[in-house]
Amino acid sequence: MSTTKGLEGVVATESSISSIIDDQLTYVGYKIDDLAENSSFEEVVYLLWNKRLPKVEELEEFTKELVSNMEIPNELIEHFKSYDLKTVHPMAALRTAVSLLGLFDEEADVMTEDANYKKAIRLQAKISTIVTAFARIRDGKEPISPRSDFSYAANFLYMLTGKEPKALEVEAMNKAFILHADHELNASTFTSRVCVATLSDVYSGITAAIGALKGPLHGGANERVMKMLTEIGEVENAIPYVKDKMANKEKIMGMGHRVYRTGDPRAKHLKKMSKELTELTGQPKWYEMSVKIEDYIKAEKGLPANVDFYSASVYHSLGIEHDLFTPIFAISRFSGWLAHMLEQYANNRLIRPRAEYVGPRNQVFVPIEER
Ligand SMILES: CC(=O)SCCNC(=O)CCNC(=O)[C@H](O)C(C)(C)COP(=O)(O)OP(=O)(O)OC[C@H]1O[C@@H](n2cnc3c(N)ncnc32)[C@H](O)[C@@H]1OP(=O)(O)O
Ligand SMILES: O=C([O-])CC(=O)C(=O)O
Repeated sequence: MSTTKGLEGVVATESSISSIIDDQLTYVGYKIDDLAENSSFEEVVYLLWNKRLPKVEELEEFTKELVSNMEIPNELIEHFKSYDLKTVHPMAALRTAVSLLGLFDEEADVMTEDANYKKAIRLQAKISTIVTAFARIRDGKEPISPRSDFSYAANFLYMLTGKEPKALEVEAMNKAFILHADHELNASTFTSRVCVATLSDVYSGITAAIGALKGPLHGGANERVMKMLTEIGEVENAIPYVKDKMANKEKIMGMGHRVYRTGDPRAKHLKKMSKELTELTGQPKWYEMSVKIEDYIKAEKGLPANVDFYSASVYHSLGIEHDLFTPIFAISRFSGWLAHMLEQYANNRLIRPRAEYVGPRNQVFVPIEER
């Protein structure tokens, strides 16, 4: 048997949801650039789950379905109010809340294609409400109900802040959601597929995936990018800071990628938004120091900025608390996880690889009192 550390380069499944070929990302064959510039998050979710773009009436119907399923059970709100939210990381709270949500879904274990699709709608609808309810309750405020006349992105910002969001803010959020929606067989998506390949339910798959996304080598990097920028403080400190980290063999968050070599095609969109939003908010330094770091790491290590790098200064400019950055990633990636779980159910086989045993052999058991 031969092993590949971290399964690098191993092709573990077939999929027709998203592809990364020659550093280009597509969703169901549509270029990410076209979708980011011209589409809505709702349309992209439809695309990922149905593997085709919707017609006008289909998108209207789908959008209505999403909004009408956004309310969350009161028990979940009471659950958030029952402990000190300031002492927990939002991703941990989210992991538990989504698992709890499954207990209120009578169809959680109904495995028909139709039931799973309906659960996907319910989960995608409610995740944005869960994250915003958590954030508001943590700040001592009451959760806000979604508005049926708002898009998914607008509702997220509205439920978070209680204010009607500006067009530019909605555009940025919509684009960020589209860009994070799916990414082939990344660690959290693989986790979700492994989970439901045992024919477990989608709530289990999503809960497992949230756990995988939380880590700093994956979705957890975006929050840490902002921590790094905050520590750097001013543009002139950026290079000395990064040099120091590199000298200590520490990784620079938001840089590098397992698959991309020349660059992450999502990063340029977030970079553009970061420039616009940081200028608009009178804080161009976050963008400027990010560019310095990106250029330095590219020149020194040949590593590209990934999707987490510029999303940090985008979300910061939208006034979002830093520890909500990864939950925002999760809101978007729910759509990809759900698409992959639906695909897995449709053509399932248990995922069970092998491990090469490298431990001791032929040991003689010694009773405990003689050791
Ligand atoms: C949405 C996402 O999940 S995108 C990824 C988000 N994660 C991050 O931004 C965390 C920072 N980046 C990383 O840790 C890595 O680049 C990963 C985990 C994303 C992918 O890396 P892998 O393919 O596993 O590469 P690995 O970690 O083995 O690194 C290979 C080499 O590049 C270096 N390297 C990789 N990323 C970085 C980085 N961000 N900063 C500095 N050096 C890095 C490693 O130190 C290693 O160098 P060496 O060969 O001299 O020892
Ligand atoms: O694909 C990966 O390994 C990580 C990533 O960029 C993502 O999940 O968006």
